[in-house]
Amino acid sequence: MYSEAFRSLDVATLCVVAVTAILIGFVNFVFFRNRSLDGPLFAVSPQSDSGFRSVSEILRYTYPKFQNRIYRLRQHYGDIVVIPPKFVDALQAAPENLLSFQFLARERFFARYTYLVSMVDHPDNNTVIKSIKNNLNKSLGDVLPALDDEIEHAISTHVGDADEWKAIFPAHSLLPVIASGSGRIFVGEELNRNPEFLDCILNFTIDSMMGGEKLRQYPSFLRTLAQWWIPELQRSRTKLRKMMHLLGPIIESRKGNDHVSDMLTWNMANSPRSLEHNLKYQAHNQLISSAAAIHTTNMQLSHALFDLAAYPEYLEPLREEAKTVFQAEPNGVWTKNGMAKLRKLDSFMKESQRMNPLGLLTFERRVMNDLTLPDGVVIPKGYNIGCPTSSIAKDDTLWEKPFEFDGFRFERLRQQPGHENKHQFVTTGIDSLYFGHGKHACPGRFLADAEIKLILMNLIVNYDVKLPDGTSRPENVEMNSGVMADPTKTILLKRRSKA
Ligand code: HEM
Repeated sequence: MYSEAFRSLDVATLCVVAVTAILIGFVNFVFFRNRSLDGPLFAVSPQSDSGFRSVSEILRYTYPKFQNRIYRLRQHYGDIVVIPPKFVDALQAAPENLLSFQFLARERFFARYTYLVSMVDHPDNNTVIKSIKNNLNKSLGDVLPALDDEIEHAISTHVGDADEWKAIFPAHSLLPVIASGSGRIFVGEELNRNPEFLDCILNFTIDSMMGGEKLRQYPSFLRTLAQWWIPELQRSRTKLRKMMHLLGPIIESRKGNDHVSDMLTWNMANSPRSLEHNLKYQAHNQLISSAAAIHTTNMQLSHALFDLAAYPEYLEPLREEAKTVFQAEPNGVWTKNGMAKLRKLDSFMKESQRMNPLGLLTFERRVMNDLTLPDGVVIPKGYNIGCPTSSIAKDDTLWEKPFEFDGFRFERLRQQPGHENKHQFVTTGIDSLYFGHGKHACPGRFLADAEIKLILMNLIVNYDVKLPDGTSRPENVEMNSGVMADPTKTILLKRRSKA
């Protein structure tokens, strides 16, 4: 039918239609997609001698100058409109049709091809977030003993004996420990101890992220095709199939039987009804949870371990605190109340995060409709915004001696009347954007907090920790706006004799 209609049109008419279509596309692109925005543009240009070589260099330069106005920062993922921190409170509860975290994440990580963000574009599609907020976070106290048990098992498997000083790479050696802890919460003990499951939750993220970076090199119209020949993306598809295979029998056995407390059960209960038993959807939920949970937590833990080894004077007070608080635990297992008393450890972790935030920029969102900032400036639809987290962390109007590592800084701040519950590792605010802030603030930070504390305590109580002789705290490795603990550097551990 369509070909007959086309045959009846003459060539001249077709040309007019084609030119008009191209013009509409052009007008759309120029006037709607990238409507201009006042404000200077700073770009990373590593090749130029006079330019900025990194995002952090730009932020160091711009932060003092742009306390009250926006600017654009051009980096690997495209342009970000950097907003002053003072606007964050006004924007933190903005609805999804104005500022979208999901949209930005889907686009940045090519979610259609990498499966890194939820595949189902459905208003009810926040299954994983619901499970974390409504189930996991409320039952964290109940799952602590299992988490502790899994972490102890994983540390003895992956760190093992160290009767003499033993070198470990924080960024690698503890990754399976974090993965095992998270996996225990995701699917329970049996499947979590299956090496194929561990392989899926650990390596899906790496394959998908690396595959996404390869995909970025292709023009957008070729990506649908290119996904099929990029080996990393083939591997992430295989992992999705493997996860389906592993979960199949468990989902079958849980139909109508929801007494097991883990993410799988919660995800099934929180799914749109039509997807409750959909194997692909549930397998994918496991993979996106692990993508959000494992490498982030591992990286923050790695930073803390480098700090622990670099500042060994903190070991003894932290050891003392862990022992004293644990001795007061009623049944010899960690409780939520007990964990909340670890104020020195909490402070040490927060200081390590302040010195080494995983993201130079966070609170990143896509502007879905023209956004009017509190100062009246309008950011047109289609731009991305973000906040300079790492600069806020070193702002000397907020923090005393901000470039010095002061492990008990936040413990002291919490001693001020009225501040007892502030300044915690999990606290977010405009002076603490490491987990974002507001509506999309990381819901998994309470699990990350518990995992890092349990692992650090295990290591602090059972091992001595130091840097290799003659070395100092390794410099961080910056990749675009991410801050990694150097994966090529080690710390040394030695098992302490049992007192
Ligand atoms: C130290 C470890 C972690 C760090 C530094 C971290 C950081 C972040 C950040 C910066 C965001 C964006 C928040 C915003 O822009 O307002 C985020 C979102 C998120 N995180 Fe985490 N995260 C960590 C661990 C985890 C864990 C363990 C889980 C899962 C159990 C998790 C699940 C999520 C999810 C589901 C979101 C999306 C929230 C939404 O769309 O509303 N994260 N995280």
